[in-house]
Amino acid sequence: MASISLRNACLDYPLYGAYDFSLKRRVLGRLIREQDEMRTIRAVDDVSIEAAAGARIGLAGPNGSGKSTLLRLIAGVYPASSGQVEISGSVMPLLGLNAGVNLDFVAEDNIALLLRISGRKPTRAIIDDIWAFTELEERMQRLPLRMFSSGMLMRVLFATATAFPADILLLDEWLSVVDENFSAKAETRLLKMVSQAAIVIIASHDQPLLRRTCNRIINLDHGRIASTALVEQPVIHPFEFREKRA
Ligand SMILES: Nc1ncnc2c1ncn2[C@@H]1O[C@H](COP(=O)(O)OP(=O)(O)OP(=O)(O)O)[C@@H](O)[C@H]1O
Repeated sequence: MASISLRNACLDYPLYGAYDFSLKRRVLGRLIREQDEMRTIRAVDDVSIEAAAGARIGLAGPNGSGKSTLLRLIAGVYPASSGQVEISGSVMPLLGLNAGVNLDFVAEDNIALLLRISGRKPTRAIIDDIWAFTELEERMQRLPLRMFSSGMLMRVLFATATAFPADILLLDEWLSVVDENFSAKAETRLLKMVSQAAIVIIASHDQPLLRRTCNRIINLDHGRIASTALVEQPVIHPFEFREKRA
């Protein structure tokens, strides 16, 4: 049974240079009277969330309020700095272009890697199926992802991430660079995944979108839960994520 339980979860990011213990840094640090202590920023602050099957949760809040970080915490990308995070069920995070890929590896190796991370065996047939969905040229499978445009990279990541259903689906605003043709196809595939997932969490600045698609909206502010609103009857369809296009 899919479930999410966060109890008083906090996540601190180390600030730039916090792990730089070089001589140059130490000397410069003394000159500018830098403190020796670890400098961090608390991006998720004392957050408690319980979610069971059927939960459709929207994360709202201003820039920097911690929406993406909270999704990464739930996805297991980062461990909690304190508090408890307990997740049951398979998690599919659709978080962004830099999540979990190595740009120096060729496309098919990245696909294989992503499949392994999500517990699937990357067979030739599965990789070919995923590639067919991208509609990219066959030869590009053997090129490093560094050579892909952001739209092409998005196609590869999306096709891989949505190849199998998941119990828990985490969506950050991220489909903005996919072109019109692919977007319609992506929407159909994503809608199917959303309807199959037991728990869906969507981070968005689009309040009407969240009210249409979610039954609970959590407003974050400076990493803390500022308020939680229950939505009476969300209209799950249409899931208009294309509104987020740049
Ligand atoms: N890799 C990082 N290293 C250090 N600080 C970070 C990092 N990523 C985010 N932050 C900081 O953590 C806080 C929360 O950022 P986060 O990206 O989670 O907010 P957000 O609500 O998703 O913002 P937006 O709406 O702009 O996408 C911000 O203060 C941000 O500057």
